[in-house]
Amino acid sequence: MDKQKQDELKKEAATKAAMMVERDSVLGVGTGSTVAFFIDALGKRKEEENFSLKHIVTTSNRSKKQLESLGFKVDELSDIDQADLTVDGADRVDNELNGIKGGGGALTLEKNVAINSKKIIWIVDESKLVDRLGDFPLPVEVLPISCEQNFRRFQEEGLKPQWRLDENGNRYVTHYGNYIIDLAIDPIPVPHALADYLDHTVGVVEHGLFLDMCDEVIIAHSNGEIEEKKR
Ligand SMILES: O=C[C@H](O)[C@H](O)[C@H](O)COP(=O)(O)O
Repeated sequence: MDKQKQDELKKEAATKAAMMVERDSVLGVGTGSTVAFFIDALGKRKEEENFSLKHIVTTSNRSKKQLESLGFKVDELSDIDQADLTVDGADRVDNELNGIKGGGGALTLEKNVAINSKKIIWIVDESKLVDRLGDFPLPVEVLPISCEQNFRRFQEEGLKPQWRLDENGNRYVTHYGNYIIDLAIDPIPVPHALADYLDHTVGVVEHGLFLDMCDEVIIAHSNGEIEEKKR
């Protein structure tokens, strides 16, 4: 699929999700190119329907800036108890609505907002769908203090680690000053077992396996269908 077509599909899924946001609710907003279309669509609703929200929390400075440029006030996660709904993108989604996220490096804040949301909707184009998770490097955010040890252990475990680099070839630094190690495992044999291993690895801040969290995925297909897949 070419980029232009993929962007059209992302926009369709994003626009559909924007119409599902309830007025005066507490909204969590994710990160990424699909979410950027979602924020645009929210801005349109604000302009055309005088649409307002009680609180908005978001998962990156990129999304925050875009929301603020459209006149939305953005709160911190600590200012709210729970979001009524969080809308986010995903890098890969399987048939059970489990996913890989963090391609844009925002996984830690994304998981924290997700876990504090009553409902989670992901917006994707059909290219993100997979039968088994994999086909996309799994991001693992690690503390700089023990990142070399983490990297070597991942190598020994056969998890095929690679440092994520920025555009200058330096190690990519996250919002929280950490590094990202991408694990090139494809497919991931047992995602829950890997998530459990990473959850219990000292030095790992967060990882991009988002399992049993998402309630609904809005999928834009290239045949024009907008599918709503629910857990
Ligand atoms: O860290 C980034 C997020 O997990 C994104 O939601 C994910 O990478 C999907 O991004 P995009 O919509 O640009 O494909």
